[in-house]
Amino acid sequence: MTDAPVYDKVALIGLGLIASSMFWATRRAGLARVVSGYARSGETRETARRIGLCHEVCDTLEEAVADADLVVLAVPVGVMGAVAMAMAPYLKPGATVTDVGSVKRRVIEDVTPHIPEGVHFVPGHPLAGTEHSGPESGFSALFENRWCLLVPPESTDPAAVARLRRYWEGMGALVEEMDPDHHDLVLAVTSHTPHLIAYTMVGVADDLRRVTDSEVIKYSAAGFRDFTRIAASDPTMWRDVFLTNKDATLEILGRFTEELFALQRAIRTGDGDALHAYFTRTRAIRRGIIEAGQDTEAPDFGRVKVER
Ligand SMILES: NC(=O)c1ccc[n+]([C@@H]2O[C@H](COP(=O)([O-])OP(=O)(O)OC[C@H]3O[C@@H](n4cnc5c(N)ncnc54)[C@H](O)[C@@H]3O)[C@@H](O)[C@H]2O)c1
Ligand SMILES: O=C(O)C(=O)C[C@]1(C(=O)O)C=C[C@@H](O)C=C1
Repeated sequence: MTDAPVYDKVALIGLGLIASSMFWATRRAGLARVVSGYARSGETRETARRIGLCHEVCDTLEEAVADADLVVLAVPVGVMGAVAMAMAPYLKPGATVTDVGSVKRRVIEDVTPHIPEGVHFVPGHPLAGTEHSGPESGFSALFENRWCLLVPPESTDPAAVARLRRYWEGMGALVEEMDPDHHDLVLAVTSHTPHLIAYTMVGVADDLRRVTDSEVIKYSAAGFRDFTRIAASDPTMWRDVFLTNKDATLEILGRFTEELFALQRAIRTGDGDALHAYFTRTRAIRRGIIEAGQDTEAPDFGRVKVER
């Protein structure tokens, strides 16, 4: 428990992985007196009630956001604008609206026009997730030691940003502010393109499976299994990510394809030196990350000799 709640009432809109994790983390740390929740589908609301997700599960957006000091949009990026428009008339003056979408420029463009005068909009993005989705997939430790990027426009009230920062820190996250375009480019490199590569690789293996029976899956090594985990991520969420972060993803994909062609050529021409030099460079990058202590998830294998 923290000393005092950061917000009196928090409203979570869209009760999936991120919102449900936020509820459990908020409750664990006592960051809000009451958390309301709204989901579009009756089935999701029913599940939420059954598992005790949120202090109150509301059947309408109006009820959920009424009197809320913080409203969190935790729906797929493609519907953020429509949801913001629908809830706008019911927002409390002085409230803060935030979102957790994986793409920032487009969310800002879609949501900002619907934010009433006197309500603060502080877009955000926790860099934490799993391949699971829905109200039963959340857990309170999801954000611990993970970055949460806030991308407030310059004119945003600093007090609203500072309060949201305290909220995320209360859930265990490390918070940093970033420009939205920079955010979208960085995430295209670190998250969006890697997901596309995983989807593609699993698709290729699936095609092959028809040829080799079930061998591809049966003998899959750890690296490929990680690909299948990532490729199991929610199709709606990821469709929206690629449609709304189009330019940055295409830019990174273009560079990726160029490098892939260079490696393909090295393999075809038997250029072992080129392959070795490339892999030496990438290994040094990984080791640099570990030595700088920047990989919060990695075990100490890189730095410490493991006892057998
Ligand atoms: N999954 C991750 O790894 C991850 C990580 C960080 C941020 N995000 C972002 O968080 C947001 C939510 O992702 P999630 O993983 O919690 O998804 P999820 O699929 O688990 O949950 C999304 C919820 O939104 C609901 N929803 C969809 N359309 C709606 C609408 N029009 N009105 C109301 N509710 C609607 C769905 O029914 C579902 O309950 C997305 O914008 C995503 O980009 C996801
Ligand atoms: O760990 C995973 O499964 C994730 O894909 C999480 C992940 C990521 O790419 O790191 C996915 C999307 C987000 O917007 C943030 C985090």
